[in-house]
Amino acid sequence: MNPRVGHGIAAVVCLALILVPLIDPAATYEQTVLLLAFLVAIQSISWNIISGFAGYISLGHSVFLGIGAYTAGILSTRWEVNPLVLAPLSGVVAVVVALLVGSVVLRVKGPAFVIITIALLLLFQILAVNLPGLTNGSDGITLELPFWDPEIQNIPFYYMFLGLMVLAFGFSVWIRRTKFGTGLVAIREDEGKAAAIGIPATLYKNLAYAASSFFVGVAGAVYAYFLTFLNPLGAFNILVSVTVVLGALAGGRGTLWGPVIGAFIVSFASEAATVYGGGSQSRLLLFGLALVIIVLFMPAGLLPALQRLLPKRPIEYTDHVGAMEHRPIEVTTRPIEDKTGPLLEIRDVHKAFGGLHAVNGASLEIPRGSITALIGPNGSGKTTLFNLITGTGGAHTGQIWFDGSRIDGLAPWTRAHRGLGRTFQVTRLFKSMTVLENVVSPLGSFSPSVLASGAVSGHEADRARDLLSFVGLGRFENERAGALSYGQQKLVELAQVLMLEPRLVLLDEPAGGVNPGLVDRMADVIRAANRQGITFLVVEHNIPMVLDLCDPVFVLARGEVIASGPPDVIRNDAAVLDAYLGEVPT
Ligand SMILES: Nc1ncnc2c1ncn2[C@@H]1O[C@H](COP(=O)(O)OP(=O)(O)OP(=O)(O)O)[C@@H](O)[C@H]1O
Repeated sequence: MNPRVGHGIAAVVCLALILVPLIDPAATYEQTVLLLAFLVAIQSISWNIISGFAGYISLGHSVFLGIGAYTAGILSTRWEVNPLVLAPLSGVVAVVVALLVGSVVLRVKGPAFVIITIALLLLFQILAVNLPGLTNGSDGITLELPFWDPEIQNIPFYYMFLGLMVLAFGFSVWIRRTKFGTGLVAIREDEGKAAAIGIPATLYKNLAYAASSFFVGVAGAVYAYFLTFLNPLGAFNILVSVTVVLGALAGGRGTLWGPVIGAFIVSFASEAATVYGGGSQSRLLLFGLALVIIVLFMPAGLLPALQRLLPKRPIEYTDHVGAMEHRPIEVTTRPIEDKTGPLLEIRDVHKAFGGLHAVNGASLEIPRGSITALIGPNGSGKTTLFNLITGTGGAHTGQIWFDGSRIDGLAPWTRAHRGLGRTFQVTRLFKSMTVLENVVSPLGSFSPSVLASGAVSGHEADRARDLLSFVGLGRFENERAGALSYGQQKLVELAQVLMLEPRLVLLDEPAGGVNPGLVDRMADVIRAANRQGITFLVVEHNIPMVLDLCDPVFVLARGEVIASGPPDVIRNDAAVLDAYLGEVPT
């Protein structure tokens, strides 16, 4: 849909929602149904930041509603202040709890994270029951009545929840448009890859969890005042969490509008089930059925399902790549280094998987400014060594030095910030992003200001376009990366890694599965980037290409370097021939 049409519809709906209480101020029931839908929407929108954008599904997210509610409840009775005054503080307390808890629970993902978030909700419920000195235990806390005329009881709450919903939505839209938002989507799609292109995944996830808690905490304070009574079972209620998740899933997890639309659908359906379906127990049945239907028939949610029905611009499926542009394109802005000595040193590195020694005492040095090859039979440990160099391969022994500093032990994104880039054997582009978004997503360095900067804007977008032209794919910038051919994706991944301003690029089988025309293009691109000062380490099975492109060549067999030297020497090395023929070198 045209974004302008979408914004127009949103403005009309918003205006209608503002007018509802003015048209019939006495319609208390309708106002209550709507304000509770706003409350679910605030939570679904917030949940979407950690679970939709970043892909970490929190099934106990209403814990922050309870934390916000209890913060306001406890402090308003002690300090004798209105709970509304404490609402921002409730949001801050939710953020602090999210940061503390997140630093532990975000170390796991998938089902383990889901279970921990449910446990968290139950943990806070138990705490609320068992800390009677603070929370008044199971008896709960009674708050003061609203200070305004009981005649208009719901109307101020209605506008407060509506306002909070609009603010939470604006916040989520803003996040999605920043580099932080793109980084979260990258983490959702492929966390390992995101880390390898310099996105500090741990920080991003923690910030996303904190960001997803703020408005829920604020809403909790307002909700406590609305209810004027709090108890552990009500405040930390798993059913509220399920409603929130169901809303976002139904509407479209990861989209901007999906959680809002879904929250309204689920809230109204829940109310209808309660009124017409024989009481609140029928809600459980309805939620269970809805969850099954969504998972089976609309896993991406309503909005993405509707979007798929809209007519689409045909995608040009072709393996053709444009000519590399003749205008000089600056692949790197780093000056050519005049230092001497190896850029990368691997010293006696060992990595075992159980009893299998995938890398078995490998040592090698990559000269600055070279295009070095690392070849070897299948299973000889080349990719494993790449993983160890870039920090995604887990624990190992031995040392890895980059530009005179030891880097083993550093996080993958820190290594990327130092100038270490890599591509993968099977391309790992973020397939739901456009080609241009993919190329701008790497972070060559990190500072807090990066978080708020626009995802695809300014100088960076220009540079990304230049790099796409450099690999001959400029005209595909607005296509979804997943729609390109495999060989084209390999070239996009190369443009993406060049965006890091790397000093050393590790290429894992750049010619694997690529047609011969593209192989030549790949070699041209590597040579051109190398002339501008970028060092390459290439793993490749296309031996003619390697021997033509690289010098020196290292040969790995059974995790050890069995030969190294210029291509002509390697070509005639008996041990290398033996290794490739499958015999044990003597
Ligand atoms: N995560 C893992 N768990 C267990 N074994 C692994 C793992 N990763 C790699 N291996 C094993 O380690 C050995 C080296 O694998 P690696 O992928 O590094 O080889 P390679 O030289 O890159 O092979 P290819 O040329 O086929 O890509 C293989 O025997 C492989 O099965």
